[in-house]
Amino acid sequence: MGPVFIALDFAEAQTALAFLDQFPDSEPLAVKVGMELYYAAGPEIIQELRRRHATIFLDLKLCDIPHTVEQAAAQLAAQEVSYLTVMALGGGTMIQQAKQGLLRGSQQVGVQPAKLLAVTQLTSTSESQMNQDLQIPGSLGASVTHLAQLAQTNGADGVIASALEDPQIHQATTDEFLCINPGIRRTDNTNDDQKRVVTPQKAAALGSNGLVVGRPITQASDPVASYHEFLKEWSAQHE
Ligand SMILES: O=c1ccn([C@@H]2O[C@H](COP(=O)(O)O)[C@@H](O)[C@H]2O)c(=O)[nH]1
Repeated sequence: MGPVFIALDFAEAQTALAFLDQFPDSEPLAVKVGMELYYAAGPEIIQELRRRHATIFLDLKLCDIPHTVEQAAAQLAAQEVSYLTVMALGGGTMIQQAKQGLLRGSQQVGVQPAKLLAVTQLTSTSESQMNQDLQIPGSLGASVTHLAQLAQTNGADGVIASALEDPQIHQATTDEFLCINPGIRRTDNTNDDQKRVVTPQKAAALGSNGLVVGRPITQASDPVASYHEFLKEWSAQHE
């Protein structure tokens, strides 16, 4: 069964760590650090999360010219995270160089390289937005599948997509290629700005390799209980 990453979308390290303090030390946590927390707290937050033995997903969605992304990935490799994201829309060469940077940087400091995940179409994007705003014609599913194949061909270990697209991604890629899914909501949660939303149980049935959940846990009145509800629904399908 894959991880349920808690998206630590907080404005300060102190708030993120106080949030984590609510969980028992014995609970193995997988956490996602995104732009908000990383830009506020810097690499020190990663060190602190490693000290707490969390599995760390650094979601910086790198997207720039291939050389810049390669150099950035080489720098980030030293932080010894388990997963790192790039935007698939940056193109095949950029993904390939991100992977090279990760491998080079990891080798230089003697750590295990992070798995490289390519974000396909953001889960906050609908098909009509993709067609109109991004001027990408056709179905959203076809675009996601194309980007997943592009990502795999160029060395990514998996993609970020809505779980709705997992069956077609798995069909178009090899068995070990990962589908990690944000846009996860239980039936009583609000969707917020997410458009392609799936419950934990349905995500598992669709072949998800891991979930990302933020606000339904971080903004819940009882975050620990909310996290356990997500875990329960996610694991029920795996039994
Ligand atoms: O397509 C994507 C890519 C990344 N995300 C990130 O996941 C979390 C989801 O948070 P919620 O509060 O559960 O909506 C957030 O950090 C996003 O940056 C995504 O939602 N969709």
